[in-house]
Amino acid sequence: MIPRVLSIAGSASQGSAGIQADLKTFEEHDVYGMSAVTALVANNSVTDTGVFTQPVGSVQAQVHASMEHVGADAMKTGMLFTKEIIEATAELLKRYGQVPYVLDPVMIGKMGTQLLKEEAVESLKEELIPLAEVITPNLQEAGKLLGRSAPETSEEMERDVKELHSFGADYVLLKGGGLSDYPAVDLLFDGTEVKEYRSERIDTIHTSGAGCTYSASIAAGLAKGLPMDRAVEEAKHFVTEAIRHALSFGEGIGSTYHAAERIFGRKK
Ligand SMILES: Nc1ncnc2c1ncn2[C@@H]1O[C@H](COP(=O)(O)OP(=O)(O)O)[C@@H](O)[C@H]1O
Ligand SMILES: Cc1ncc(COP(=O)(O)OP(=O)(O)O)c(N)n1
Repeated sequence: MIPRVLSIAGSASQGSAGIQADLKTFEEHDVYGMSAVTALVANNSVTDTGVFTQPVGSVQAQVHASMEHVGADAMKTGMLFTKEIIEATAELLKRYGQVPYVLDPVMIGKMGTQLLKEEAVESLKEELIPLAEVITPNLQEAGKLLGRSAPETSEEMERDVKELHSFGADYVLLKGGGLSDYPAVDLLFDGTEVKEYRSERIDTIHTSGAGCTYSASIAAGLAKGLPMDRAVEEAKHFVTEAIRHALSFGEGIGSTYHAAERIFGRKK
């Protein structure tokens, strides 16, 4: 049977991030994608013009509909926005989530829009992170979760990836995309060993959706039965090509190109 992945996340109307990035990425990995939309974000390459939250009952109904009729081999969460949606998601994961769960702790988009309410950060830490196979914070999100400023060096990244592991996820993948003076290096920690995933830094501002694309690719790999280190390795190639061939729509931050690896292949 084709592997199935459910994403519980926000819709990003521009098509680069959120549910749109997830479903495009799932399709590129030959897995069957399903969605439960938590909020609708009206956005373009310059600004987000509105955030419209779904009621908790809507999120629950969407998840029940997919899980009771299709089922899933992996799950992923992205923008959850409110404490109430986080609490409901934790219940849904306990009921249906006996499969790898990838938690992208989406907090603030590259346009500066709040995608997780301030008062919901503690619920994310206490109720969802312990259920996750892997969490995929960027630098700012790592700082926020740890209650201090974002890591600014590779040494601080290594310190933070280890501390984040104590929150209860099996793996922490700390993304170093924000360290612009370094190559694009991400650190995966399993509680014992820190593994590094490295690519060259591509000279572009068009990275909208990179984080969502990366975590969706990891979820697809896990749904196919890959072990974590291989799922991350494959996803790192996938997101690197998506950034290399990013689409500079509009006048601001353009979109990662989810089909890039299929169309252009991997740069040797
Ligand atoms: N300019 C870049 N060149 C190559 N890889 C990048 C670049 N910017 C980010 N990445 C990579 O893209 C992935 C997503 O990271 P990041 O942009 O930090 O996440 P987010 O979108 O959540 O802020 C990571 O693998 C990161 O290393
Ligand atoms: C609806 C929605 N969800 C998540 C994000 C964040 O996406 P991410 O890939 O982490 O980064 P940017 O898209 O902000 O570059 C989002 N923007 N919208």
